[in-house]
Amino acid sequence: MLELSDVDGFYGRSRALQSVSLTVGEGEFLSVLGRNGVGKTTLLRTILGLMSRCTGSIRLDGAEINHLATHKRARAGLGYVPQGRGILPNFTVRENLLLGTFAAQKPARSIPGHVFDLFPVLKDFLGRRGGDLSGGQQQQLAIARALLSEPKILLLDEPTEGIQPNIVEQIEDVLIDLNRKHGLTIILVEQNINFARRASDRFAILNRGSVAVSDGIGALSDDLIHSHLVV
Ligand SMILES: Nc1ncnc2c1ncn2[C@@H]1O[C@H](COP(=O)(O)OP(=O)(O)OP(=O)(O)O)[C@@H](O)[C@H]1O
Repeated sequence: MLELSDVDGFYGRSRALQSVSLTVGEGEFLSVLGRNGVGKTTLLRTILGLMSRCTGSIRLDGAEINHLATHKRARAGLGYVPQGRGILPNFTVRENLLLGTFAAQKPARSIPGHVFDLFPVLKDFLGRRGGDLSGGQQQQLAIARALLSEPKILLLDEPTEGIQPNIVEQIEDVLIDLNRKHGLTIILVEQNINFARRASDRFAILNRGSVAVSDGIGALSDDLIHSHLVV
């Protein structure tokens, strides 16, 4: 479904992603792991077309998308939940959600109700400013907003970072359900190894901008964790 071949991503002249080749199949859950600064966020930004330059090939359902602008990649089916959530603090929850629908192939005039089944709290807070929600509620809003673009693949950057444990569990359960019950393909950047193990089919460990190891999640051994992930 998504195929990266020999992809390099640049910040100006600095090559932050080097010769990355990765495949994510339809309905798969891939966790991207690695220490701070190894290029996990850069990988997601590269897939989304948010880098100043990117070489190599990125194919979505067989079609090359590496020449496409970010908004066209969103229309083609890539949904993004960025690190830090990217909520517009002065917009209401309703307005933040409506923004997500603009990226869908057929923009909705109202907010489809299924997101409130996943995150009921958002329904109660529709008129509240996004910036007045708790961190966990903002993360739920960011995921709901991305889902309203009707993505084929959801890319999430550390969605459980800095969130209180009971909401972390809810978010993890929703993502696992979206993948297993609804067949949504997910690429997750995560430091939380337990969540990655519980949710993923496969993992890729990055090191200095390259893929160091990529395998089925059952192969994520304690040795690998110690040599590539533990600080
Ligand atoms: N806007 C930028 N301009 C220049 N270099 C950048 C920029 N953003 C990140 N980098 C560099 O690119 C490399 C990869 O950074 P990236 O944020 O992708 O790592 P990461 O694995 O997501 O880290 P973290 O776990 O801390 O979020 C780092 O060396 C970083 O300093």
